[in-house]
Amino acid sequence: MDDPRRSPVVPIPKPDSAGRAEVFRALEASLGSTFSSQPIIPNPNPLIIVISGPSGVGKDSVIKRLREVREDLHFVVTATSRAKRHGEVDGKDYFFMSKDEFLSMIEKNELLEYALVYGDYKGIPKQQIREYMAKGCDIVLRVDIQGASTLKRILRNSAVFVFLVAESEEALVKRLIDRKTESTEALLMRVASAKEELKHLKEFDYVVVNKEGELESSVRLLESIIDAEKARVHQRRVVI
Ligand SMILES: Nc1ncnc2c1ncn2[C@@H]1O[C@H](COP(=O)(O)OP(=O)(O)OP(=O)(O)O)[C@@H](O)[C@H]1O
Repeated sequence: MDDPRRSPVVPIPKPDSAGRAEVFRALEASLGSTFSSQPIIPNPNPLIIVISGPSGVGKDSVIKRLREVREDLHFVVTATSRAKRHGEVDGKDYFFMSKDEFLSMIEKNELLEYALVYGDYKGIPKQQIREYMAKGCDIVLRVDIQGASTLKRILRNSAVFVFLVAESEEALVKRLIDRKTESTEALLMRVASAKEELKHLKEFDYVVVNKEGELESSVRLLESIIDAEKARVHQRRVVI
């Protein structure tokens, strides 16, 4: 191609004396090539966003709000072998199945990650992730710290890992007490493990402080993280 700094072979009319189409065509003729209307940058890859943090920090609340404000987001429904509790809906709260069905999924390598929790299996079905990523959706996974560690080993840098914390231990404990869902033993166990869990912070990419009464700011920050990830030059690419 000719050096465009040299005088053009085809005269280029001044934009103030000619129409845009005419100048456009003259620029193309001078360069000897056409300007493509194709996007310069392809659509960003769908993301897997793993959200974790101590019990009671606000994972469910943040995710619920995020789903309301952000489109094209799929929250993965976990599969479990535990019995359905009163009020729970199959396919919404969990995918309920028998232990044999769960073991068959393990055998067929259909789970991204699974764990035996208090005698019941819980796991993340791969098919659901594949299906929604193929539709261009970003995927949100909500896991405990143990689950996040396992996922980090499996997905490495192909997923975005976000750690949710409260502004202080005091705030976290008060939030758990106010929720009134825990027995005193469970409360003690959750509070005790929260201190230990903070040690895993360094395995994550981002930390979001979910301050008392500021759920909206936490969700906004999470949205900014997703937006920034979409603008990465070197996109994360998930293969599962
Ligand atoms: N920013 C906030 N300010 C005040 N209260 C909050 C905030 N975020 C969440 N909460 C409240 O704190 C309690 C715990 O939140 P949530 O159930 O979402 O936590 P979680 O991390 O999903 O807990 P778990 O891991 O035990 O399921 C709930 O009662 C929720 O309404």
